[in-house]
Amino acid sequence: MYDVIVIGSGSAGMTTAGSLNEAGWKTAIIDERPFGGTCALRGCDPKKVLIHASEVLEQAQRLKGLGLEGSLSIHWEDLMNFKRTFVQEVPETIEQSLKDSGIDTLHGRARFIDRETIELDGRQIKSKKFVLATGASPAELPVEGAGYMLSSDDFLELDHLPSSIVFIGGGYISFEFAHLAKRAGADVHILQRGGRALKGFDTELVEKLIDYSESIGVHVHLYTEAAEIIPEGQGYKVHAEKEGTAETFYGDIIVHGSGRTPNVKALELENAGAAYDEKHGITVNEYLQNTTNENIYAAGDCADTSGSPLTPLAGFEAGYVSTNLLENNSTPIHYGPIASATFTVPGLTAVGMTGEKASANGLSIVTEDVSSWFTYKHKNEKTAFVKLIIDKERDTVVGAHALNSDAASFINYMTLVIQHEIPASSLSQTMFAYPTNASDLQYFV
Ligand SMILES: Cc1cc2nc3c(=O)[nH]c(=O)nc-3n(C[C@H](O)[C@H](O)[C@H](O)COP(=O)(O)OP(=O)(O)OC[C@H]3O[C@@H](n4cnc5c(N)ncnc54)[C@H](O)[C@@H]3O)c2cc1C
Ligand SMILES: NC(=O)c1ccc[n+]([C@@H]2O[C@H](COP(=O)([O-])OP(=O)(O)OC[C@H]3O[C@@H](n4cnc5c(N)ncnc54)[C@H](O)[C@@H]3O)[C@@H](O)[C@H]2O)c1
Repeated sequence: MYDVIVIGSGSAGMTTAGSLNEAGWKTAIIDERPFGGTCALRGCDPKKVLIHASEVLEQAQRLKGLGLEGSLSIHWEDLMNFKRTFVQEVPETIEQSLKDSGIDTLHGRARFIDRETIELDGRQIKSKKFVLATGASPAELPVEGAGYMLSSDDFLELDHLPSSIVFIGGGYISFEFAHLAKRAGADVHILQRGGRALKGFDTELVEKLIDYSESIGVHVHLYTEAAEIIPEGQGYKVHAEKEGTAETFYGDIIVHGSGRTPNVKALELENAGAAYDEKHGITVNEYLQNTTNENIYAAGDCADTSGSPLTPLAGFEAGYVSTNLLENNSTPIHYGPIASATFTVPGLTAVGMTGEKASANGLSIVTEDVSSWFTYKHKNEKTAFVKLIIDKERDTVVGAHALNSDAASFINYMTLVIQHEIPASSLSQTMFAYPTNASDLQYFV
């Protein structure tokens, strides 16, 4: 009998397994895929290696004729090989470090048999507590021929870049991959079923990003819902409906970018009497404890929480799970501001209140096209925006949004400003290094 079995070895699972084991609990961790989870093996990290090449390319192209000459291009196969160097040793390294710390590492797909037993490849294993950290997978789409779509996992393993790609869905995955693929030479189309791409980001800046995407040849089709995918020649035809009119797109490959749903079905949670929802995940209370089986806790993408399905959230929630297991539900979860970045080039980032909500609440919104400011102009950056939302009465920044080449670093320190309620007026009295996007802050407050 284990004290705890953790199912899933991604950011959430690794965090809890490590801390519970350290506290002296007899711990096992299970994964049906190589150890490491989505972020390290099939998400954030490998993706960022690829995207960095397109950032460098874009920066160099902007200065062509302004001091730089010659041409650079992305060599897909070499870039993929470089990416593999970041991924290939991860599972073994992680598994070895878990074993070295005394955690049992088990492989296979776990499913519950009863409230305290799981089955793993025909073997029954009992535990006093369970932590579910099973992540998420591409959502099933009600589209005929959906099986022809490649997943983000497949895209990140493409040995050769096809010449045309249709992305279905207009969220993080499609925008990031489409920007990369376009810069690497593919013809790309994004089909987004409603009028709102990249939901969660500031509407005005999303529109600017779409304009910019179109200007580099990334075709963004709003109000376009995929209905059917059928093989055609070497590739596929996508029949879609755009505001009542039929449209057809062709791609050598069709990539799924239409959202992810929690990995819960295979766990057979009904056998454990544990409440869950197929679309939103494992039902938990403020201690991240299942609402109908007190011995089950959940964190990360598989948990039905108000935290977004992002890596920092998986680790953050896992920390609460460990604390609440060790201290008998001592600490209800509290989320601070959550920074989020779409790694397009330029990047689109957000933290805190959106422009729409700020307008509704009558707060002060400062939006600047900063492309003519020295910080961006010296890089010949033509699309650069910053938006700050300030509660003047309380002298606090409550939201920040950016679309530019430095948007991610900007949003990180704005997250600190918001989380720690640093007075907005003090930003103009802070000696930031010049010329940077931080030294520009004095002009916003
Ligand atoms: C392409 C892509 C890019 C992304 N980029 C970013 C980014 O830039 N920044 C960011 O913050 N987030 C990003 N994300 C999201 C981020 O990867 C996830 O939020 C994060 O990895 C979730 O961690 P997790 O521990 O909850 O789950 P995961 O890391 O998904 O781990 C879950 C593990 O559970 C295993 N598992 C599932 N079911 C079972 C079962 N029944 N039995 C045994 N094992 C099981 C799975 O094999 C998996 O290894 C990206 C996601 C994708 C897909
Ligand atoms: N940079 C990052 O942090 C990052 C990057 C990639 C993925 N992720 C994580 O992975 C999750 C999944 O990413 P994603 O891009 O697949 O999802 P998403 O939720 O960001 O976007 C999905 C989009 O697809 C649209 N859609 C759904 N069905 C459709 C259909 N039939 N036809 C056309 N459009 C359709 C939705 O309206 C939505 O705009 C994200 O929610 C995020 O948590 C994060």
